[in-house]
Amino acid sequence: MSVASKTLVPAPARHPAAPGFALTTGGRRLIARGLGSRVLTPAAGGEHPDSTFQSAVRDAFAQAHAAGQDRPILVGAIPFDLSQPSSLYVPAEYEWQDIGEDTSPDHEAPPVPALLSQSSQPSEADYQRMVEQALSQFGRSPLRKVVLSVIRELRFDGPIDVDALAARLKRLNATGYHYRVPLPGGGDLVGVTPELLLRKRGDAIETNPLAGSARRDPADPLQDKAIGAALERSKKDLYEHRLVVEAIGAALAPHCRELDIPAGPSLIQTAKLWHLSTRIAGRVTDPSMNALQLACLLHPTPAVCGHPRQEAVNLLRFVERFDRGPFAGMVGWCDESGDGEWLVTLRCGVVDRDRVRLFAGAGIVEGSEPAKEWSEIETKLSTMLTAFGLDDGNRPERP
Ligand SMILES: C=C(O[C@@H]1C=C(C(=O)O)C=C[C@H]1O)C(=O)O
Repeated sequence: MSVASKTLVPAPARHPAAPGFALTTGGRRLIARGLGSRVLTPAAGGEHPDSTFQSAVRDAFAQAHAAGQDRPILVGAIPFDLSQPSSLYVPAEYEWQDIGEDTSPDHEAPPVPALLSQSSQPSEADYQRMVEQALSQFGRSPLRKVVLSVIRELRFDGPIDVDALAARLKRLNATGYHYRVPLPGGGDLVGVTPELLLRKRGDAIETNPLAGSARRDPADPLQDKAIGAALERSKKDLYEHRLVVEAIGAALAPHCRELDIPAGPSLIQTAKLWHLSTRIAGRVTDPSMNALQLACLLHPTPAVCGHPRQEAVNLLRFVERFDRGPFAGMVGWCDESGDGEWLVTLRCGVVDRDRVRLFAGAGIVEGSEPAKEWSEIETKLSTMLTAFGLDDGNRPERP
């Protein structure tokens, strides 16, 4: 394999090599191996430099130096619920590869084991009832948006090969941030997300919220384009998107000396979906504010939770009967200088031998229709299902 920008930090022989972390971003792939110090401290309050979480991060970097690493980074995932333990660690070694120069052959893909069972929580009928419940709140409470999600549990007749799954996702999804995180409790988080929560380099920051979605029809390019154009004009989706952008702008503005928020969204596409997207760029007033502080400040955005945040959390506690775990949290890396990238953990699954949990959510606002929101959930799940050879076969709606 030819490696362009390689930063190989020697492994302190303290821990056996752990299965790896990988993240594809901006034409490069970060690959980390071996386990240095873990950060399991919940990230709640992580926007404050003197929080328990930020001090645990500083401790982990200090331990890495003590073990002989001179440029340690922190990688991993933070769950949706910041009061739950983080899944972060300083890898013993890491390298950045230029994707264009990756000449390694695609992983020899063994066949996916046979599917034994598949179940959704909530069921389609219950999900649609949840949407009705959310809709009934909009007129008579401050709630304006809530993201309702679904967990789909799959059981196979043998263990899932995570390398092969990641390789199939790579083949099926030319765009997006591909990621893979070994979880401290066992199993791997695997996915390909289109959404950037926060990137920081020096004092420059970027975020790219998405909200408003439509299922693509790539087999029929004219139809596919028409679906995208209809999404761009959809009042309901533009409203759903605007709520996210306004909340992010309000959270960032007090910390930025420059903030550029485009007047309206543009369209982006994944292999399965069109999304409304806004690229926001800025410069922080205090350059010592690190990427994780800023990511914790933004999380959870209304793209994955709702608006206003507390009203949405209250409703979610009441109607969402499962633990989102890492889904709709953040995944990424950062270094000691405060630079880093945190992506929104979407289009993902947790793979634990023969068991897989997939997740997807959809933003509900005034004007949402229960049946359409369920079909959006199925489309979002199909990113992962296709990589298991299990697509739902839904046809896109005609705009
Ligand atoms: C919650 C998900 O996606 C989020 C919700 C979107 C929407 O409701 O339109 C679009 C992109 C993401 O911000 C998911 O993929 O599961």
